[in-house]
Amino acid sequence: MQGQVIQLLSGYYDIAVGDQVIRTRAAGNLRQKKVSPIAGDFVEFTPAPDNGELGYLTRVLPRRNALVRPPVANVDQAMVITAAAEPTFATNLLDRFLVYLAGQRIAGVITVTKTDLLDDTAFARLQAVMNGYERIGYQVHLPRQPFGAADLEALRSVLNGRLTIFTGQTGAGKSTLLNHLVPDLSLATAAISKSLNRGKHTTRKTTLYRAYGGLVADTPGFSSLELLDVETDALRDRFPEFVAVAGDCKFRGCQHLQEPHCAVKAAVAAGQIMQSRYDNYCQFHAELAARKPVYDKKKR
Ligand SMILES: Nc1nc2c(ncn2[C@@H]2O[C@H](COP(=O)(O)OP(=O)(O)OP(=O)(O)O)[C@@H](O)[C@H]2O)c(=O)[nH]1
Ligand SMILES: [Zn+2]
Repeated sequence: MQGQVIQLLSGYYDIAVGDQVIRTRAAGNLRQKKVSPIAGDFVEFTPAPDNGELGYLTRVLPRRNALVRPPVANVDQAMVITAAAEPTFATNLLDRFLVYLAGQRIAGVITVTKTDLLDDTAFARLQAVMNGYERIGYQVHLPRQPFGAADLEALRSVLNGRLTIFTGQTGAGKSTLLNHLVPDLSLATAAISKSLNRGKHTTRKTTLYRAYGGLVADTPGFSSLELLDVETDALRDRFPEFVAVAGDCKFRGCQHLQEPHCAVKAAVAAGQIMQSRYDNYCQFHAELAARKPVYDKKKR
């Protein structure tokens, strides 16, 4: 049988199959292969025999992606929680998150919080910026807070059929939004923490919760330190709107920096590519170039 690991507890693997959750243990040969299943893994398992023993997880299927912190595999999308204010909105940090997600092949769903802190002028300005991200192809949610029922409905429908992580800058409002969207989640998390306190040797890893037809990871994502995890020359591939026009650059391998007849720079000049995206690209490129020796050492 096949299913998806939603929780790891002291050597047990809880596997979701349809509406059921089946507890298994790792088969002996799986341990020899040194494959450690993590939450989100699609796996094969032998169901429990009738004698009350547990079934065995026998094989981890190939992963589409795997995050280290939190340890989750096969993530479909990340809600990139972005504050409209407090902390001040900056495309620089948003673009860093999007660069990271593109590398992991995780769709970014930009979700703006704290819009109640903006006056109408500032809100309209932010809307214009977000229209730009929509044109690139990102899904954007920019509700005028406080949330209306329709806003919550739209956000919840994003979860359907997907494995979603919540990420964003510290203080952006991840926990607040998550609790709002999935009220059961905080309850479930509290219940698990309480039951685990009884067993001393219990280690708790990431748990996935079912919510609105999908799975949600309970731990928020990575730190901004590890967001630029890309080789300098490959950074351009993480800007989809650059890739879309780069075929028209004069030079193959154009980095869209000093090269003449660059289609990306032309698109920026024509207002088709956001100036802020291009500026952030140049800044990230410079940052990566400056730390290149470290990367080279790591590769060898
Ligand atoms: N005005 C306003 N404040 C908000 C909103 N959402 C969250 N906050 C406040 O912003 C602060 C941070 O919110 P959290 O939900 O803890 O943010 P977080 O992203 O989970 O923060 P970390 O746990 O540090 O990663 C809290 O004081 C919240 O009350 C919002 O929509 N409007
Ligand atoms: Zn170019």
